[in-house]
Amino acid sequence: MPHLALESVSLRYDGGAPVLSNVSLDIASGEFVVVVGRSGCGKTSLLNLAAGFLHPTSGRVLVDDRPVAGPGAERAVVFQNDALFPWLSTAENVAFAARLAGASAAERRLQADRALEIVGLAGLGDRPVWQLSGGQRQRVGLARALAAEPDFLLMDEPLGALDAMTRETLQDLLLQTWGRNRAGTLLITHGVEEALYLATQIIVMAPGPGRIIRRLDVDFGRRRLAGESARSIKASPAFVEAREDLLDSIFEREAA
Ligand SMILES: Nc1ncnc2c1ncn2[C@@H]1O[C@H](COP(=O)(O)OP(=O)(O)OP(=O)(O)O)[C@@H](O)[C@H]1O
Repeated sequence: MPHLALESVSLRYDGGAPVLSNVSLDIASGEFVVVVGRSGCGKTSLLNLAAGFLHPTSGRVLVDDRPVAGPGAERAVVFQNDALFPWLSTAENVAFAARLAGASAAERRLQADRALEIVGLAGLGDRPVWQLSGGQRQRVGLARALAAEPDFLLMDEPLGALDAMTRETLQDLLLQTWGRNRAGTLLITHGVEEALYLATQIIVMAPGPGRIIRRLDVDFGRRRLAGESARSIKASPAFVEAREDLLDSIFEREAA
């Protein structure tokens, strides 16, 4: 089973103060790991290490027990700002990696149409991306990540710039997609409810230096996939209690 691991990872930028200290994390297929924590605690740095954009100062990043040398097709990344190419059509944005890999136009189109259907944008492949709404653009970013059928999906605040309603819709999309492809997922979010709703495991980080202060297993996403409504889950006493508990951890408050 594909497996991404950070082993006792520490990071300093250019010899400065440590940004991450002794962080260990495992993401296997079928896991949805969500990282929360105050601004500056190193969440994005952590994701960039997992993506292979950065290298740890000490410790190791491994995929299936092999050290990561850089970015790889088995680890797809989705950013907050969709990072689409405005001069390409929606379909060509989705199939961009296939284009780099030398796939034919017909193959690329097939791949793009399949991924666009998964994210609910079937039929929009020919649209220039500048004609899409913010929510549609984030869906295209997700479709692009899914097109290559990655083993791991690494997402840095992918829904952070969206309005509340679109955000809830896309949370469900992330959950349904994960429920189908079971890609090992790492998501960074500032949304505590989003973390609880999506995660199988929540990692709480604290700054100075960035480190993990808590890990907690949750199953609200699985309840949603089993058919319970989002409203019923989010209004349930267990969810409300978990939210307060998580907020206490993030802000290192004493529980009342
Ligand atoms: N390229 C860089 N060079 C030097 N310092 C950096 C660099 N990138 C981030 N940092 C510093 O590393 C620390 C952690 O930053 P990082 O962006 O990983 O945190 P974060 O938890 O994602 O923050 P936020 O929630 O605000 O996005 C911060 O103090 C930041 O200033």
